[in-house]
Amino acid sequence: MIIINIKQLCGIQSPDKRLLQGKEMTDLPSIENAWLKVTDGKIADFGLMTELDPATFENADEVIDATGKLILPTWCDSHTHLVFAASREEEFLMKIQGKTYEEITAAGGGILNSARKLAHTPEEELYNSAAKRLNELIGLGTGAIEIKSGYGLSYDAELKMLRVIRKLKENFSIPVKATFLGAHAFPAEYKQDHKGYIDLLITKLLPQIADEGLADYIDAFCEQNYFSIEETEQIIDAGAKYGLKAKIHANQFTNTGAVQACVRKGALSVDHLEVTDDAVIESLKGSETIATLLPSCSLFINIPFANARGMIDAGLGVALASDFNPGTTPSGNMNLVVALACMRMKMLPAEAINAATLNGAYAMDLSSSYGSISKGKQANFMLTKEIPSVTFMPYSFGSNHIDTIFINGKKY
Ligand SMILES: N=CN[C@@H](CCC(=O)O)C(=O)O
Ligand SMILES: [Zn+2]
Repeated sequence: MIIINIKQLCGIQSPDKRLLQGKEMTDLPSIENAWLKVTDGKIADFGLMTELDPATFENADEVIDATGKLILPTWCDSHTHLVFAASREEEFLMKIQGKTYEEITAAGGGILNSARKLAHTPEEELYNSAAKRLNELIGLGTGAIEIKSGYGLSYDAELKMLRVIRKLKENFSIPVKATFLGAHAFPAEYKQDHKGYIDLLITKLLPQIADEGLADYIDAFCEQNYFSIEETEQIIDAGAKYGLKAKIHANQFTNTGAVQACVRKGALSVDHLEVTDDAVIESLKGSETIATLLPSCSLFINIPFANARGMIDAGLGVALASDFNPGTTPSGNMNLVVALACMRMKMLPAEAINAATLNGAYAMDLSSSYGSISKGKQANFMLTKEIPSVTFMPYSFGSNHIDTIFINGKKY
């Protein structure tokens, strides 16, 4: 397949570029009036229309004319809780009436509310609802995704969630990464027995998960009233024994030193970071740990937006992700995430797009094959409708600017 007359081909990187940091993020390398060729599901070549060799058309099954349209890599959403049993709009009403996330949790909402709903939901029903959501997200431009467990919080229900994620991996043509988030909240029966619950996670669940190959990563909600730094470190160490790198919920409500601890432990990512200071930013410098920011969560539960500007200006790379979940972010729309990053975190469109593509791929160990327009990478990209510029996408944030999604070079 060959696409011609592309108004702008955006997000071109050398195939070995894994991560963009600091000033590199302000550049969205692009060519205007371009062509792109796909062979065997991969990006075979691209270039300027003025230099297109007619031989390139030879053997092409299909030629698509993209006059007036742009091409970008698909979004790489590295933080979601896509598998859940039911929505929580009852909490939305409480929030509108002035209750904070903490108050809603104390009143029976929050993570345990989702866990109660999931406990009795059959695996097949969970799969069907998650598959429906994933289909919708791919239509909105998501071409790689991470999905967490964490609404099970028991031996059986955590495994049930992870098996649903495995089935999504098997049945969808985009990469799906699974994260074990048993340490999302302490179930009521373990409220006074943290050690007992952590033992269950480490000595019973993890070996079974490893046995079945159900997880790629391990996560914990490191926060006051959830998992302490010491408990989180224990979870990270236990995951490492089974080859699971850490992606940790850190600094969402308080600045407790969680980020520094995760960096010391070599976590792949620290996610949220709504509450930070200079010491947090300093700790990330020179590390392999990427800060993953979730602006839709800040919008929905009305907490501060992460200091993306401070991080990028300090030379760090940041990723953007949706945090799609029924409690704090009932949206997995990455177009909105990118727009919010521009509107509320002062990220330039180029920075936000890089953060939601190549850097998101880095946060899932996928940036060798996804996240940019590069020769040899998988042909996961979006063709926009006719729009004036790439900046128009976050600017005109309420509309859907996507014409066609290509996954492994095929129209989705
Ligand atoms: N903060 C922890 N976990 C989710 C929200 C969980 C929920 O309320 O269901 C988050 O990333 O925001
Ligand atoms: Zn989350």
